[in-house]
Amino acid sequence: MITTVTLNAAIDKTYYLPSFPLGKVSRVQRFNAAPGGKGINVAKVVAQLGVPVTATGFVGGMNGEIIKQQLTRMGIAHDFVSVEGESRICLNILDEEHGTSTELLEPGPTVSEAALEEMKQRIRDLALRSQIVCLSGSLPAGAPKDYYVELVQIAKESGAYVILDASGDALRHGIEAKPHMIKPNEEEVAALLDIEVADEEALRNAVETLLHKYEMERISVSLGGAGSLTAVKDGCYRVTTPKVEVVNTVGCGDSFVAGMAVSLASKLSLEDGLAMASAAGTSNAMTEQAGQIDPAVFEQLRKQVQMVRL
Ligand SMILES: Nc1ncnc2c1ncn2[C@@H]1O[C@H](COP(=O)(O)OP(=O)(O)OP(=O)(O)O)[C@@H](O)[C@H]1O
Ligand SMILES: O=P(O)(O)OC[C@@]1(O)O[C@H](CO)[C@@H](O)[C@@H]1O
Repeated sequence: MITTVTLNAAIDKTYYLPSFPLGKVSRVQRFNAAPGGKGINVAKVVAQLGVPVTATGFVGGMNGEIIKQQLTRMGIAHDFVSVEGESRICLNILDEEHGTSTELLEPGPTVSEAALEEMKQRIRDLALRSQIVCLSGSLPAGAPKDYYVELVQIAKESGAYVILDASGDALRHGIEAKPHMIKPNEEEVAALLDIEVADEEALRNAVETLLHKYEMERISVSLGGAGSLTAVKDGCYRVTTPKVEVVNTVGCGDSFVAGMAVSLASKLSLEDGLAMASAAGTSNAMTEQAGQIDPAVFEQLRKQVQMVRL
């Protein structure tokens, strides 16, 4: 089983507008809403790839109830810790004329000390039954900056392979607990080492430095439409993705993580894992909702992914 952890779960709303003029009234003709937040997106894609998954995290209020109901309807097992307050709405406004995506992310509820403790126990229990634990997304208000350190340690002690996909301070602290894998973007790598990353060679050096410094097994730096760079102990892989018609790129990173988690749970080779992760990310870019792939497109893309060992 794979467990995904979303400490700041959300309802992801996407508005499709012919154009999005600032300071004007726009009537929204077409939109969709789905349970989201990074870990929940990972869970949705893992489920679409046919591997058992349980989604945990904090949820609150009516939005929390909707998140749970919708996951149940999708056939995704969940085991959330309920908190006071209302789970957030994350709004993505797609402006078709300019091809832009504007995201507005609410802060979400403040979690109590008791809820933070309950979550540790929940993760301990789930990790004991999981091959992989994916910890994804921002920390909620109320959580200490180093909360991921404790969660990574707990999941590792329970014997799970731990993937951490976070940014800023949450990632900076979280890697101190040496997760098995992280999936930063280029900016996050630069921020972690407090350097400028001028080109791909500099990126590769930076990623290898991080891998050794924090004794990680795998770092995949996702590069949007340009693909990804993955470092493991004995080498580096540069993966490029085919050119596709992009609809919505929100959730591509989560889909990439889902593909990687499924490949690890299925004990696939690194090369097959990279193809699976990339194809999941690209397939997500071609669909309207975050954390959604088309299985037929995914299978086709998987065969088209190109990679070179550096
Ligand atoms: N425009 C695109 N065209 C093709 N594939 C894409 C595109 N954008 C993303 N992908 C695929 O998805 C993977 C992850 O994407 P990206 O680098 O955008 O993640 P991210 O920034 O973490 O996204 P998010 O935080 O929204 O989940 C890429 O490595 C690539 O395989
Ligand atoms: O605020 P966080 O937790 O960092 O990110 C939240 C979020 O932007 O990430 C997902 C895309 O990766 C969206 O589903 C969601 O709204």
